[in-house]
Amino acid sequence: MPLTKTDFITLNEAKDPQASRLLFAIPKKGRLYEHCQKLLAGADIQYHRKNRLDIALSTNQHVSLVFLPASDIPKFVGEGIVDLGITGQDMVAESGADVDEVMELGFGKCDLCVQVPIASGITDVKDLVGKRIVTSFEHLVTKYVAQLDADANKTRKQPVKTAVSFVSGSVEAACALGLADAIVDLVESGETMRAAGLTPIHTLLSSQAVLIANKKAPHPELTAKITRRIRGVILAARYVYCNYNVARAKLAEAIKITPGRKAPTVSPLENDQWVAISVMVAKDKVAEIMDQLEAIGATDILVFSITNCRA
Ligand SMILES: Nc1ncnc2c1ncn2[C@@H]1O[C@H](COP(=O)(O)OP(=O)(O)OP(=O)(O)O)[C@@H](O)[C@H]1O
Ligand SMILES: O=P(O)(O)OC[C@H]1O[C@H](OP(=O)(O)OP(=O)(O)O)[C@H](O)[C@@H]1O
Ligand SMILES: [Mg+2]
Repeated sequence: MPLTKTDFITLNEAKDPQASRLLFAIPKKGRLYEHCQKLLAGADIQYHRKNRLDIALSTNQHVSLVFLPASDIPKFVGEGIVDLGITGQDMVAESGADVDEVMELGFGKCDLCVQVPIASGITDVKDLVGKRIVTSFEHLVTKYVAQLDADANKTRKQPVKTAVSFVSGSVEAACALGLADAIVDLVESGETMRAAGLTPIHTLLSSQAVLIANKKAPHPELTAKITRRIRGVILAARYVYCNYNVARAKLAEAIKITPGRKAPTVSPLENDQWVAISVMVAKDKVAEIMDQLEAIGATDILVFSITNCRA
C-alpha cells in the first residue's frame, strides 16, 4: 500500500531539520518483518507504531522508522528519501538501486531459481529460448534472458526472443495455468516449488536480508551507532558462550578446538593441574565442539546463549 497523506505529514515532521531524525526503512510485512522487529529490539531502538500508520518515531533514539514494502526499500534508500533500510539482496539487485550494502543480516536466506515443470523434461536453460517465462523479478530476468537469446541467436538464421512477463505473487502457479513454460522465483525450503510440480534448473542469485544505506546518508555518526548495535545483535545470534575445565596438559589441544574469535580466556583453577576456559563458539558448531572437548577429557562443559555483544 502506498504511503498515506497522514504518513507524509508524519514523514515531514520526522524530516524536520531541527529534529533531523535518521529515517530507517523496515519491511512492513512478510518474511523479514518479524526478524526486523527482533533486530530493532536487540539494538534498543524503541518505538510505538500507531495503528495503520507506516511511520513511527523512535522514543529513545533520533530515528524514525518507515514501514515500506521490501521491494520499494532499495529505491527509497538509493534516492536518499530514507537513510537506512533492511531488505533482501534480491530486491537490491532487482531494483538496480545504487546503495551501500552495509551488512548481511543472516536471515531471509533464499535462492532465485529458474524452475520448470518436472513433466517438461527440460534440464537446460538454453532450451527455454523462445519460450515464455513468468516472474516477479522482471529486470533481472529480462537481463538474464537477453544474454541467453543473444548466445542462441549467434547460431540461428531466424532470431528468437524469449518472452518475460511480470506477476506480483503466486508465481509458481503460472505454469499450471498455462501462462508460462518456466518461472523464476525464490526458493527456500523448496516446498512451494515441489507442490507446484516444478524443479530448479538454474540459480540466478543467492540472497539474504541486508542492511543498506544511502551513499551520502546525512547522519554518519548515528548510522555508525545503529550499525554497530545491529552487528552486535547479529553476532550474538551466531555465537554461544562456552565454559569448561580441562587438564593443563591438554591446553594446546583445547585451544585448537576452541580458538575463540581472538583467543580464549584461560583462568587458573585452585587445582593447578587444571585450567578453566571461556570462549565464544559458533552456534551451529557447538555440538561438534562439545564432542571434541569431551574426547580430550574436558569436564563441566557449559554453554550459554549471548543476548548481545560487541566484538
Ligand atoms: N521463502 C522465503 N524464504 C526466505 N526468504 C524469503 C522467502 N521469500 C522471500 N524472502 C525474502 O524476503 C523478501 C521479502 O519477501 P516477502 O515474501 O516478505 O515480501 P513480498 O513477496 O513482497 O510480500 P508477500 O509475500 O507478503 O506478498 C524477499 O525479497 C526475499 O529476500
Ligand atoms: O521454498 P519455500 O520455502 O516454499 O519458499 C518459497 C516461496 O516463498 C515466497 O513466497 P511467499 O510465501 O512470500 O508468497 P508470494 O509468492 O505471494 O510472495 C516465494 O515467492 C516462494 O513462493
Ligand atoms: Mg513473497
